[in-house]
Amino acid sequence: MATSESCAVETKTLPIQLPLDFSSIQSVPESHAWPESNEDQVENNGDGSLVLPIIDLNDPKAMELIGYACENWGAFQLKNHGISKSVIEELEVETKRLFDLPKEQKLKALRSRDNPTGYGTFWITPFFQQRMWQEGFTIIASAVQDAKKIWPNDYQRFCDAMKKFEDESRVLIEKLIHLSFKFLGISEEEEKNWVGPNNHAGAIQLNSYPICPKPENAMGIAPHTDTSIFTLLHQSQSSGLHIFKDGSGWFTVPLVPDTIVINTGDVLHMLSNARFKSALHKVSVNNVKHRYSMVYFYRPTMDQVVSPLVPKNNSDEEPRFRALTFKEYVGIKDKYLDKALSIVSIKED
Ligand SMILES: C=C1C[C@]23C[C@@]1(O)CC[C@H]2[C@@]12CCC[C@@](C)(C(=O)O1)[C@H]2[C@@H]3C(=O)O
Ligand SMILES: O=C(O)CCC(=O)C(=O)O
Ligand SMILES: [Fe+2]
Repeated sequence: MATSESCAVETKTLPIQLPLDFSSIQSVPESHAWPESNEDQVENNGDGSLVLPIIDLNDPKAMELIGYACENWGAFQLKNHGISKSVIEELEVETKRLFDLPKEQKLKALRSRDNPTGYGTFWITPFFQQRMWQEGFTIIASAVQDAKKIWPNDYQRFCDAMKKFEDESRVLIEKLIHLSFKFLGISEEEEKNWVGPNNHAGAIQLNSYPICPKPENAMGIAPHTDTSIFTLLHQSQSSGLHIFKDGSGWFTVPLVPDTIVINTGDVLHMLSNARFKSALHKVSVNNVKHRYSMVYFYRPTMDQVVSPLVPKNNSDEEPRFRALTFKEYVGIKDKYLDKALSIVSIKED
């Protein structure tokens, strides 16, 4: 996260913070002002010479295209991904229904330090001095408990929409794991340890980025990498996601109909022995259209041991990360955020 806008502090010392009441806000308060946030927001893809890959999952070369995108970008947009239009539509309706509620109703499901699910600001918020122009809702395992707090008599349709999104996302991500592991030369025997009901934990993150009166001074979400194996993302109503490409800079991910965005996370970076990037990404906001995003994280279970899988097939290559449980890695990320990957890397003499 070595960008000028990054201002991560080392430990999470601040108390839990509430999202702003965006319904009444007329200007960007001091607490949410990022003076230099958009200075390096160069549209590198402006001349069309280099763009984030758009891959068709039905392409006979899908495996190579996905492998190439993961190596060079840590992200791509995917067509013919198999997530039904009706599932995306319901997901959008329910996400908007949630965020359109009055603040007091959303606060009934407020997250806490001990309970990471429900309504609130991003988990990474305390690492930054400035606040982000966002409100979110996190679902782990089931939405029922939190949705019931918000809609005691009308939570089922929200939960059904989330469940369908999770089910279809999981199927897609397991296909992507299959293709990317094959690309890396990881055996099907090994692949079995990373897919299936007992070998993963899913999480959904719904994000709302309200219209901002001075977007050039605000930040939707600060640059970060996800902790996942793969992350699947649908951006709704407006673009705003930017991916950092080493040596080139920030690229805007355009809204392309019928595609979803896939990015690789820290765990796949470690499993691939750093062959695949863990995509650094951020979100900008705008003064025209309220933006939403719906995100599914495919992660290992807490007791799974994460270590590079590639050297097992290639004795010339040294492992670049030490083996550790996912729980230990989450603990390190929780404390050191963007430094977590370098903390678990094996330093060369
Ligand atoms: C399952 C999870 C991944 C996540 C932390 C969390 O427990 C719930 C929210 C996720 C999210 C979404 C926004 C970016 C991110 C870094 C954050 O602050 O919260 C991710 C976390 C992650 O990938 O580690
Ligand atoms: O809203 C987006 O496009 C990205 C959100 C994100 O990075 C996340 O939830 O991890
Ligand atoms: Fe993210």
